[in-house]
Amino acid sequence: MHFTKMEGLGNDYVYVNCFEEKVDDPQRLARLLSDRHRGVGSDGLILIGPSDKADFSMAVYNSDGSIAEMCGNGIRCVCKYVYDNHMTESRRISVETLAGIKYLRCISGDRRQSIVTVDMGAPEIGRDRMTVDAALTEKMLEERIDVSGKMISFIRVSMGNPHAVVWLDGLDVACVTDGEKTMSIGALMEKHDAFPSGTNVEFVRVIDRDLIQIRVWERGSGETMACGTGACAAAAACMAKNYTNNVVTVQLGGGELHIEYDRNKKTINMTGPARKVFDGQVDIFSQEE
Ligand SMILES: N[C@H](CCC[C@H](N)C(=O)O)C(=O)O
Repeated sequence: MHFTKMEGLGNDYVYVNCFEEKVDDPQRLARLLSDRHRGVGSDGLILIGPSDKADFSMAVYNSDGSIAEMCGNGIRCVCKYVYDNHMTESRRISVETLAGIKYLRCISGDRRQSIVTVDMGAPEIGRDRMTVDAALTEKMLEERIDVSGKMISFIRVSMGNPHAVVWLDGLDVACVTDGEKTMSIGALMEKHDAFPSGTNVEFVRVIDRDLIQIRVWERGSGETMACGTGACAAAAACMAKNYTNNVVTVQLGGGELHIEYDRNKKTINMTGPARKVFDGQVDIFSQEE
């Protein structure tokens, strides 16, 4: 089976073109190929396929094989992939995902790296799934849960996939790194019963009204160098708390994303890089768990 390794800010996935390949058990394949010692090594697997509602479809599997509704860094790489492989002549494409149809634009690029803007849709904030503007007037946005004896305050945000946004200033950073296992709070929150479908966890430090820094513990993949939906969720939560303006730079371990909230459409636009690493092929029948 042919695949392409791509990454967005170090959030790396194995991409398979399902116009040409057939993948019978994508959840098992994701686990096999994501293994950084016995497989290709990635944060997960992304299948590019046809759609009768959009130009293409994208299916996202975390490194543990679980299904993700959406992937921000991944969908930018899908845009690069289909453009570079002449599967479209347009720099504007639509992609069907489990979080709805997303609209993308390839702004610039060359064989190695492209810059892509994505309309990530409307963030839903808090238990009542409010828009950013409605959340601004809500006094009780935060929720508090007991995480192994520590009371953690967070804001729930959906970008089609679930996120819990935690401000580091209110948190002893030491409990984010617990001995050998970094992001232990993230690992514990990921499967906390406050989140029926699990959750991605963003730890946020607000630098000023134009800049935030985040670390992300991803549902199904653990700590990653970047998370596009996580950056959007963290930015939306900061905007809802009026900690930042509607245009903000999000600094992640792997680099920066430019996030803009469109007040009229009530949607979030994310702009960032997408890079091809290499093409490869793997004999999937010789792989075993
Ligand atoms: N890395 C992805 C997010 C994957 C989300 C996945 N971990 C889940 O929701 O289960 C991104 O750039 O948005």
